[in-house]
Amino acid sequence: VSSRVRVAVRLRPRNAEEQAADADFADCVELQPELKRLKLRKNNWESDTFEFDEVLTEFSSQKRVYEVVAKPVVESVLEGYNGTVMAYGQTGTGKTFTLGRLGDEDTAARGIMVRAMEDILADITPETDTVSLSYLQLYMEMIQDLLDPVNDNIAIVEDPRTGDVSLPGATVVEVRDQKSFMDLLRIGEAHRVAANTKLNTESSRSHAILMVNVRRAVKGRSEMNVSMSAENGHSSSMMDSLRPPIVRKSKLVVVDLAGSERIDKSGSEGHTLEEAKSINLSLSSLGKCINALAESSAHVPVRDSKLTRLLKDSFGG
Ligand SMILES: Nc1ncnc2c1ncn2[C@@H]1O[C@H](COP(=O)(O)OP(=O)(O)OP(=O)(O)O)[C@@H](O)[C@H]1O
Repeated sequence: VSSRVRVAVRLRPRNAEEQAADADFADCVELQPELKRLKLRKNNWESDTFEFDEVLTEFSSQKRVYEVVAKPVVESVLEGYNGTVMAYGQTGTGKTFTLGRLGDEDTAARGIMVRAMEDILADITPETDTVSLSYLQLYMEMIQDLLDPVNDNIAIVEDPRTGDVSLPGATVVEVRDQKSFMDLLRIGEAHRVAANTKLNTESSRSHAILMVNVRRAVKGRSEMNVSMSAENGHSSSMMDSLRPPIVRKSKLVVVDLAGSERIDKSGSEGHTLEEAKSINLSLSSLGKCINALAESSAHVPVRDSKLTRLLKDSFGG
């Protein structure tokens, strides 16, 4: 992976309502994809310019978005690294469209999750490698299992030795083919809708987290094994047959973040205020971690929220 954090911006097409109401939009927002810039015009004289690793216009296809945003991450996961893809933006900006579309009726519409799994399943060796997943939602600092929603207070466990983060309480399902993966996504999405109806919240007030674990048998001898066989004086072919296969574990995490809209503090009270505080907590601590990673800082402050604790070993590397 060339750099630890890459940021792309995607502009979705305006819907009919926006086209009617907001005719000045094009005067305010200008994408400069060749320069990888986005310009926000404040008035006739002033504008702010933001630089991105990728600028995707309203004409960018789902395929192109996958290729520039997620494919490099998926490839590094297949090579044994952990990686994360996150979508951030206000409600209605296209996070779920970009990540979660199944593309049942039109394969060109497939989102990042579906395309990522296709690439993973195409690359692994089914006889020796396994792919499994958990699907969760994080709401008000509680982790709920979207594959078994009664399980709604899952603990995050960190291995003190390896630093690996795991959720022993979450359902883990092995994925053997694309169809079973799509079924799991559908089940998770249905549970997400049902759970949020029960809590009387919009789905966009929670973070949805898909964790894909890849375990691959490593071919060939590692350096450690070569020196081991030399020390013992055994022939390496004999050692090969006695030695258990080396398994390399890696993880792809795809996060559909809660809507980033600012909640009017004066108008929010009780439950809504608590909810807003918890979303702000996780998004602001996520922001701090991303800044620390982007600056290659030695200290990444993951402790502040469940979201960042959960992502600790998935920030790349
Ligand atoms: N690139 C796009 N091309 C065409 N339509 C899009 C695009 N992106 C989003 N849309 C449409 O815009 C609407 C809002 O998108 P979506 O539901 O993905 O937003 P969201 O950011 O996930 O919102 P929420 O936070 O409420 O879940 C949907 O109707 C979706 O189909």
